Amino acid sequence: MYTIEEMTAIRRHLHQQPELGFEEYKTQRFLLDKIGEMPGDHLKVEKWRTGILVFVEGYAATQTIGYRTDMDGLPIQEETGLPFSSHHEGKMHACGHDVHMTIALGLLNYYAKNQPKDHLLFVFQPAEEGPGGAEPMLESDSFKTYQPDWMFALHIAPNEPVGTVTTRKGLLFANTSEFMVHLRGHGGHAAYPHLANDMVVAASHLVTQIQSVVARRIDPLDSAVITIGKITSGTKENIIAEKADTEGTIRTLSQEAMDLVQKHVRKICAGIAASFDCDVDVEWGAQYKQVWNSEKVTSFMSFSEKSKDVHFREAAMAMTGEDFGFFIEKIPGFMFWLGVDSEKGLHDPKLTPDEGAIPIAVNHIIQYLDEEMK
Ligand SMILES: CC(=O)N[C@@H](CCC[C@H](N)C(=O)O)C(=O)O
Repeated sequence: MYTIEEMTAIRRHLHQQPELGFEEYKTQRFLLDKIGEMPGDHLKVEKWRTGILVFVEGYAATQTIGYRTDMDGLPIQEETGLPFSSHHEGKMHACGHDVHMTIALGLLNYYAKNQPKDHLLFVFQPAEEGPGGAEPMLESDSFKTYQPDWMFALHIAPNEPVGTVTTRKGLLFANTSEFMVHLRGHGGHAAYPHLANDMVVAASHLVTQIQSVVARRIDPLDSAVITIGKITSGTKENIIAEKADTEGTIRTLSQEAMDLVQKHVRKICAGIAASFDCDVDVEWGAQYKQVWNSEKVTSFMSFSEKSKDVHFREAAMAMTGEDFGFFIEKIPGFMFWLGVDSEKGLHDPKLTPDEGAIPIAVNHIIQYLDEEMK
């Protein structure tokens, strides 16, 4: 078992070198080096793009259990002021994947030294934040070779105290759909708006109108979110912008609601094109399947409820997305939240997860797997 100091050093090293989806080269190298230091007698290690699969052979296996961590960081400039802040300008592990990877390495290190009864598959998956590594990984021959019988994963919960574990049966995380809208008019002089076609004004109307979809098209007893996270337009205060590009994400609790929201986004874009006499093109990006915890979660919930080492609470549904949903659409499994007690939340430049959660998670998962492998 890694010591707390070793796990802290691993987490801090990973924290300093965040990489975006499918660019996790240094991360992969570091993880492979760490895995290379472990006894390798019952391990099979395989690279998949910028990810890694590690099969741990059980000594009397009747099942294969999968454990997945994500690997990528986000395009955020860190503002924590921590001495081990990101070395990569404009990139940060602001969603806790550094903590997730450390926990996975801690578990793998334990099972490399203590051969498990059943087979284990450690899935180090790239590109969770986008464009999505889970779906192509699941379809890969490498993954199919070791196909687990069931799988699980965790996500840090900044709003929960350290030592807390939460999850629920059924829907845990939402369906997601990235969308990009490209508006094209024509530019001109700020003093002659009637001779130009201003895409800053068109994009502003688009953003405002899109908010009405949730307010006026979704059953108030259902739920949906549309967030436009990025708008790019214009060059200078006195030049009318000829183009605007927006990037957003839709979150819903069902595929039906997603289809409905997408239909109305398309209609609003067509309306903007007509009323502003411009070209409006909608491009759909990554679409993640909801995270639907299978019956398998019940054994984890009852184990956690009885545990003296963690405090278990039933989770509420969340509008976060997770491409782990692709895995557990095909393979029974579940996700759970791990309390890390950070004043600032996920995707915040000041997120500071408490590292004390790392050994708690490693110990809890080992104890749970011991039960499941009896
Ligand atoms: C846990 C978490 O924060 N996940 C991300 C997943 C992103 C999905 C995709 N890039 C999108 O924006 O729709 C999240 O933002 O919830």
